[in-house]
Amino acid sequence: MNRVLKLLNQVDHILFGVKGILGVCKLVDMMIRKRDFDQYLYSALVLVVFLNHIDKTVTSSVSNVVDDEESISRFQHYLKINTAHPNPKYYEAADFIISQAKSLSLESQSIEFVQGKPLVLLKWPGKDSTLQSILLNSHTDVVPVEDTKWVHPPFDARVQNGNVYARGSQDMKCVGLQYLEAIRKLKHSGFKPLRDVYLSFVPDEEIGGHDGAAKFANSEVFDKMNVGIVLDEGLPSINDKYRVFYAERSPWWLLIKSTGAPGHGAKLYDNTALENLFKSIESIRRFRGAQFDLVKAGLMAEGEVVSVNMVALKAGTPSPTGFVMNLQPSEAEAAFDIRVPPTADQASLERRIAEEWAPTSRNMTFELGQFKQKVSAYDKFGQPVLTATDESNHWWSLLEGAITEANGKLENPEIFPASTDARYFRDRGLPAIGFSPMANTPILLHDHNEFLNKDEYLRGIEIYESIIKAYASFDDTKDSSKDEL
Ligand SMILES: CSCC[C@H](NC=O)C(=O)O
Ligand SMILES: [Zn+2]
Ligand SMILES: [Zn+2]
Repeated sequence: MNRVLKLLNQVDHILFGVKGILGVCKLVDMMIRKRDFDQYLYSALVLVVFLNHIDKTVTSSVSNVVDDEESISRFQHYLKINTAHPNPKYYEAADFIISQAKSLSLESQSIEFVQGKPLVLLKWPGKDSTLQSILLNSHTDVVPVEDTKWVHPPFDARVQNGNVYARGSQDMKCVGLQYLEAIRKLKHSGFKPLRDVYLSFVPDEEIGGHDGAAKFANSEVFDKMNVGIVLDEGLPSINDKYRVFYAERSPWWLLIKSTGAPGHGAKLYDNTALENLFKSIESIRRFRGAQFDLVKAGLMAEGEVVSVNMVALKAGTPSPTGFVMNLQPSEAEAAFDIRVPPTADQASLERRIAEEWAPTSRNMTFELGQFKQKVSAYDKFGQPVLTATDESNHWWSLLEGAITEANGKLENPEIFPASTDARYFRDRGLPAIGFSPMANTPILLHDHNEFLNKDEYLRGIEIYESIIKAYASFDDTKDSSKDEL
């Protein structure tokens, strides 16, 4: 549709151009030949209309440029608010979001399920509030930075070569503001939603979401919202196809500890704490390698295998110069970030941990307990509940259609390799789709020098405009297949 409009616009410009040039030629011709006054007046009129048209065209394209610049500067404003853990400036972020909501005449409220951690909930009321609503979720917190390793300060949102550098530019302040910018454009175009559209800006996703989305998804406020579909974050893609996620792996954060006989650093003997630990580390690395090989060979997608990464090692006796070098320690520990796909055999992984990675026979213990999160809701057949990505889920079909309509391309849907707040909504039995419209973008979540290109950001707004329009105007009461029943 957009293409057709653009084409018509261009034809219109060309016709006006031709008319204008003809008008000028006629005027010149008449000045030379001194023809009759009527002809002269007509040509002058054509010329005035032509000049007026050019003026309008220039003004409107300039005002579009200004809009884009303003939109980028709002994005920069949000990025400049330091919401990194462990001391996120949640109130500053909440105030900013609420001020944006006011400028758009959206209803807003700030809810503190936990004191000091505001969750901002916005509402764009639809014509029929009895229909299921749409929830556009994003988190306001970001992960910490090692700021000396960045080329630009991570909370300055500086632009270089069209790229906005800031912590949160990909994860996921972009998405939160793109929702709002898309609504701004839809409002300007006169669009009115049929369904209620909600936007939630939640705290604490990066540290587990327990005081944020988890409480929200299980609250009375949420029940009253009658949500039908949730959109949450995804990942960038390095090519021109957007990535989209229908499930996610569960984090199992494993701590293994070993004990052993202490002794002289020069002595070779069995059963030291570090020897015991390293046998486990070797076994874990073999497993990691085998899983990674499946991905490298193209047999499994990243989200379909179990990932294991060692993230910490602790052993040794400290000394003022570092470590005591000639003492073999009696205790050692290692920590692993494990991610488990919803389809994995969890019981067998638990057995592997107990029998191979931390066996009591090697003086080892392990902790998984509070760090082991359940995969997702299970149905009555014991199968994990995933968000359907076929025509059985009309929200999926609408999303696919809306992205295509906006000239975007989609990759095959995937399992998100890490965790997002979407799991709390899926646990409630709701469909939740992970999607961050960032194509042709390196994956820099949690990395140094995280950035997002300005044009890619603006393009994402167009994509959301299309999605929100499709979702908010979807009327299943007019489903023809239902009429036939
Ligand atoms: C399980 S709580 C941590 C959530 C975090 N989310 C995104 O990076 C993650 O590490 O996956
Ligand atoms: Zn995130
Ligand atoms: Zn993150």
